[in-house]
Amino acid sequence: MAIRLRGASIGYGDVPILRDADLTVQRGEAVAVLGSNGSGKTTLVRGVLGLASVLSGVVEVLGHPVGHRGERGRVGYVPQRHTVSGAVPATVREVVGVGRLARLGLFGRPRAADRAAVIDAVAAVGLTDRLKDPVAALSGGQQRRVLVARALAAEPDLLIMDEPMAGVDTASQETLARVLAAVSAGGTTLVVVTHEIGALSGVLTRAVVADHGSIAYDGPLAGALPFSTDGHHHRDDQPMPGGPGPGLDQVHLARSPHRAAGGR
Ligand SMILES: Nc1ncnc2c1ncn2[C@@H]1O[C@H](COP(=O)(O)OP(=O)(O)OP(=O)(O)O)[C@@H](O)[C@H]1O
Repeated sequence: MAIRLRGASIGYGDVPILRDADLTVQRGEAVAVLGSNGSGKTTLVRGVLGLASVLSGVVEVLGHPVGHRGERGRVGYVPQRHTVSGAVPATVREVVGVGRLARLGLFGRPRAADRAAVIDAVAAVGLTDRLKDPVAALSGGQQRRVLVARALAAEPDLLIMDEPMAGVDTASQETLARVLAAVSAGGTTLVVVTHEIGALSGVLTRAVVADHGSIAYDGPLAGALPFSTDGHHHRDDQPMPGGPGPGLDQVHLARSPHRAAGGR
């Protein structure tokens, strides 16, 4: 099992953001995490990564309680919004090489296989010709691809990405979608927080929709698509129309024109 949440509340300090969540992701699945701004998507994945506090319940990753040493180097993460800092003059190869370090352990020295993994990861995101360039010289979309390559270089069993397509041009989105399809076909579990399912619709098969700190939908991606593709996000302070409840009809992430009338 890649991820298991049982009655998990995850938050910051002692304030829960995601409350009493149950979720199981099997190895090899490719899951989209959807939901409006502030619904708790990032908090969910940060809890799985050990970056937000598990306040109650159980969070297990790759068969271990979150934070266990056994996960080290086996979980890759592409964080939200970040591009690579321009403050440190590092080349594409160096930044991606850092991703491989997680795999080596503290005192491991890179071997030929490690160097090859770095080269392969850069090739996968289509940046071989930029290998020796400073990342600061790349476009925002290319820098996102560098961060994806950094995560891929560790050959993770579980790859978690937060808005990998944000600020990425169409050509780079298609490249990324092909990369993720190949990674998924290789057996890596994918969890992708996204507002833009577009290019990833052929890759991700299951959707988990967060809403006001709960998981409001968990099922086939197609069932959740009307709620994610129109770019409409409700404000946090709006009341729940139709009252509380887990039904998909009550997931008011979007008053979407695409939404099938009466569809459930
Ligand atoms: N480090 C933090 N400390 C305290 N509260 C936080 C922190 N990060 C997020 N929150 C709060 O948690 C709530 C959910 O945020 P989260 O980032 O999980 O939402 P999201 O669904 O990923 O939204 P978005 O689509 O805008 O990224 C928000 O109300 C936010 O203010």
